[in-house]
Amino acid sequence: MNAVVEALRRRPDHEAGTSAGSHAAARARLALLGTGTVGGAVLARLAGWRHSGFADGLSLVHVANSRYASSAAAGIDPSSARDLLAGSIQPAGLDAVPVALRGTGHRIVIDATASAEVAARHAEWLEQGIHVVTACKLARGTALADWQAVEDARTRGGSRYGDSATVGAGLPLLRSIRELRAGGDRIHAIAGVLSGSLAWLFNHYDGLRPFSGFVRRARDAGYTEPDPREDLSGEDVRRKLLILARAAGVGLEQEMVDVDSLVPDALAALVREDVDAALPQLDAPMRERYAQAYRNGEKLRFVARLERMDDDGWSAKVGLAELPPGHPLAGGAGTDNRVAIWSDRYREQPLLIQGPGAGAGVTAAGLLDDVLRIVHG
Ligand SMILES: NC(=O)C1=CN([C@@H]2O[C@H](COP(=O)(O)OP(=O)(O)OC[C@H]3O[C@@H](n4cnc5c(N)ncnc54)[C@H](O)[C@@H]3O)[C@@H](O)[C@H]2O)C=CC1
Ligand SMILES: N[C@@H](CC=O)C(=O)O
Repeated sequence: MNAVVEALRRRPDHEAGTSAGSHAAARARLALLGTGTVGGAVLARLAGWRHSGFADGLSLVHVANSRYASSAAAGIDPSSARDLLAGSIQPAGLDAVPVALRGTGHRIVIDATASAEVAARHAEWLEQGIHVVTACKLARGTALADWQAVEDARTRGGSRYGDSATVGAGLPLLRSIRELRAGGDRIHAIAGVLSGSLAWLFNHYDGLRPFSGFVRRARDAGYTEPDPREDLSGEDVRRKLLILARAAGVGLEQEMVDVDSLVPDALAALVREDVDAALPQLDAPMRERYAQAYRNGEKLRFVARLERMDDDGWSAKVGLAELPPGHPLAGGAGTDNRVAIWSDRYREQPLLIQGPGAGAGVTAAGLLDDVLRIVHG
């Protein structure tokens, strides 16, 4: 643990975007894992780049969903990749990924899944010199030992880890924290709305119509996690806060974040197939929370806070807050994330970053920005 904290203190991250690639001229081979909401938008963006020059030097050689895969050394047309998968009989084994990427030049895995099994392979691929670009938070936003394994593997493999899409769906949050640290600042606190789906929910919920209906709309719009309880329980926000904290040099364990879940125990206990029908369990408690805030003239916002304490320890909390309408975190619209960062240079007035924090398009753009940073240095 001490070695981990020491490593966090010692070096501002040098992730995708801050070191030049040595194979910039060679063809970069991409493997895309996940073709759902985010992965589908990655394919659409790649397809849209065909005549723009952005895709020059990139070749999609492997694509997979949870069931099937398709590999082609000569390249896969992104616009027909989903059809190709629909007709594929190649099972989606992860051992096939490095094989499909074999050759000289950059090898890049894009993880657009929510799969723990895929996240558990990140370190192994990085160690082999394969770059990983991910929207999935499970490798860096869970146990500190897993975060450390990714750090060690990319150091040993000389590879890079693109994680812009894991917090703020590509907003320049992690990048700003790393640049502040690289410029000699210490981070003192971070507070913000880190969930796009919960932002959308509390920007739309009116206390009159059932909260469960809004949850279904957020899910259908592609803002929630595949299982919306991940968002409503605060788990997804906990992961984002851990990723931000670790980028800020603070080696928090999961248990050190105090999380106030919105999910009643009975809903939490259900198997995933039964969740949709049980969502109305949220309605009465949320109506009550809303009515109380309304009576006080306040707004409900799901807020994450990380603060350095007087004894140099850290306090980390995630949960629903009642905020006055003029509060800096009460603003924004749609899926906006709104994050304040206090550092040595931003001691009195924090740096504020705001923008859409969920959705297929912005997330896919964040992933492909990281790919281009790796390829072009
Ligand atoms: N939806 C959003 O706005 C954002 C999502 N993310 C993250 O993006 C990831 C994907 O989210 P969605 O696209 O919404 O989920 P989704 O459920 O729509 O898609 C997940 C995809 O992963 C595939 N998959 C699952 N296990 C796999 C395996 N072992 N190998 C290959 N493919 C596998 C599934 O078949 C599916 O195609 C999640 O980790 C989420 O946290 C991050 C930022 C924003
Ligand atoms: N479910 C997440 C999507 C992005 O990570 C959210 O609501 O923010």
